[in-house]
Amino acid sequence: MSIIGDVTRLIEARKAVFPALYIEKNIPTSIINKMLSNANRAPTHKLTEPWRFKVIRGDARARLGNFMSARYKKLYEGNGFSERKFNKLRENPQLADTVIAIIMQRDREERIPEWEEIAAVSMAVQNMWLTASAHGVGSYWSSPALISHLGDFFKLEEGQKCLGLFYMGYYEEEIPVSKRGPIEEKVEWLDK
Ligand SMILES: Cc1cc2nc3c(=O)[nH]c(=O)nc-3n(C[C@H](O)[C@H](O)[C@H](O)COP(=O)(O)O)c2cc1C
Repeated sequence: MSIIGDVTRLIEARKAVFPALYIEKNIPTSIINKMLSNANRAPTHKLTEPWRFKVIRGDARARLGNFMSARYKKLYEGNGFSERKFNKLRENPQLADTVIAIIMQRDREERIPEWEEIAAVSMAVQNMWLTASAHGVGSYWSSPALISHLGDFFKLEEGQKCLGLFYMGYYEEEIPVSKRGPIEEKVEWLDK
């Protein structure tokens, strides 16, 4: 298989796999490290390398779930609180083998707009996602409404923003890839 064939196959096979489908099986640290080092190869304007990650494993998963559910309760009790959502926030981190917090570090001198830093972090996440997929590890990017509160849990530094949680776990079920509309409807070629 040519490299382009491999890359296309990898991109086409990538999919979101949710925590409810994860099985109890440890992801080797070597795979997590490969995901992180591939994330680190993402393109970055002015080489600001704005991606930061917190790897949450073991008991830290329960601490994260307890934090998110407690904060959710505090914010929404008597104001649209859902028991189902509360339980999901509490349980999801523990259904995962590993959760990686996706964090953007704004360039200290703000030499480029924030959207470019977010774009670079997103490209780093795609590298992680493809790497996980290549190893048969299920994963997905979660961006709960609580995201702006996660800074309190992670003790974020000046200029850092949490952009979501990357959940990971092995899975056994066959999961079809999701559909996309035709690319032709999204592209205009200008050649005159
Ligand atoms: C920036 C970003 C944030 C996302 N946040 C969520 C989320 O909060 N909840 C969720 O169910 N999926 C989330 N997703 C995953 C999408 O639901 C998923 O990618 C989409 O359904 C397409 O499926 P696929 O990735 O399997 O092709 C997010 C994806 C991206 C890129």
